[in-house]
Amino acid sequence: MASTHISKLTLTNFRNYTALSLDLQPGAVVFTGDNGAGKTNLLEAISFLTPGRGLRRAPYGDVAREGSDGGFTVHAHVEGENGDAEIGTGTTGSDAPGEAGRRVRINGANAKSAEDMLEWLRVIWLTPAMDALFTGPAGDRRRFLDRLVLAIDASHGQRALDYEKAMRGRNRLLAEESRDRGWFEAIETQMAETGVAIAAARAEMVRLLAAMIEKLPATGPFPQADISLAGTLENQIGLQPAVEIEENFRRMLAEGRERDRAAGRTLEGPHRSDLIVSHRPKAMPAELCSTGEQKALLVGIIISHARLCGEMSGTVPILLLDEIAAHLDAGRRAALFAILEELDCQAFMTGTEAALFSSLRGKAQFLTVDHGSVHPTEDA
Ligand SMILES: Nc1ncnc2c1ncn2[C@@H]1O[C@H](COP(=O)(O)OP(=O)(O)OP(=O)(O)O)[C@@H](O)[C@H]1O
Repeated sequence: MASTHISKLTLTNFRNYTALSLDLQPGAVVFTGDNGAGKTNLLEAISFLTPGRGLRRAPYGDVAREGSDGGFTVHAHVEGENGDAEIGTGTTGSDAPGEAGRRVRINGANAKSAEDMLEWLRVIWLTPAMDALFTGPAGDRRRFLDRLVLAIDASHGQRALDYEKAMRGRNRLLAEESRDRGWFEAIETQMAETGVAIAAARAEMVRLLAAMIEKLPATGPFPQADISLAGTLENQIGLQPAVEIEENFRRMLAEGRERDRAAGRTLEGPHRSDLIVSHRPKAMPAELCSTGEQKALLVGIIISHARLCGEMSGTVPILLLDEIAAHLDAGRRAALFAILEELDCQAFMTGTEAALFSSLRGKAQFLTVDHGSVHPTEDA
């Protein structure tokens, strides 16, 4: 399997970096440094090389360096199967906040949309904030699943935007106490079409991922996880033809108008779906597992997803693993590093102590992060 890597990363006015230029190697790259040094900021910068709001989902105004004019840039030289590419993204101080305010340039030309970056590289991340993925709100798990889909299917982002736009239109009609059947029907037909497409893409991802997870050992550091989807639409996918499901969803929306009007929003649909994960060897829902076990389940899912991406697109994605060593014992860390080596992808990892990554000595690029500057780690 081929892999893509970033060979140069250049930042201006990004978080605590005024100007930074880093030469990077393929394979494992380990950033170490004190708390608050700027390690996660580097991963966040790389996460902007894929559509969306990055791994913190922060407003762009927060990302631009404090004291700058409000704009920032992230630039990468990418080397991969399709050749080399120059990818740049950022905002100017005058841009409106939000996704629309981010510009993307590929090989010197303005990209039509941020999704054009997916032609050159795919980036997947795991952050400490995701430690609460199984115990937190369903929306976080839904977004996680959507990111997994997006890494393989670039059109998923547009589907989600189209659905949300239609749903906002319906919610507006509900709020205005509108009884205009024509308007409702037009919007609900659109919601049914895009909603079923979203649910089908998620259900397909779950199916493919579950098959890939099946290849993980039943016991050991990263055990198989049972993954299933509970959701109004997803559960029907595979049981019924898509046109029937669309028709059912459309009818459900029409019949639910009064109820939704009282609630002030659309109560059912793919925007309410959840991803259910359980620990198969323990026969236990993921949320009841220990912190370290939950982390191992997540890592198992991410590794399987990276393999899946590799098999489907021919290229393994770039992985961002923030504070990955924090909850993993020495056995799990060694197993993870061995799997990353076998996957042969560029994997950026962070931690406060280089010692946590000692089994990568001589194999990984070790860089020390020091409050706005980065240099090779001396004794690595
Ligand atoms: N817009 C900004 N402008 C300047 N500095 C910023 C901005 N946003 C965040 N910072 C600074 O970046 C630093 C945090 O960096 P980061 O989260 O990357 O730390 P870290 O090395 O991952 O730390 P930890 O080990 O604690 O997770 C903080 O000192 C914070 O004040």
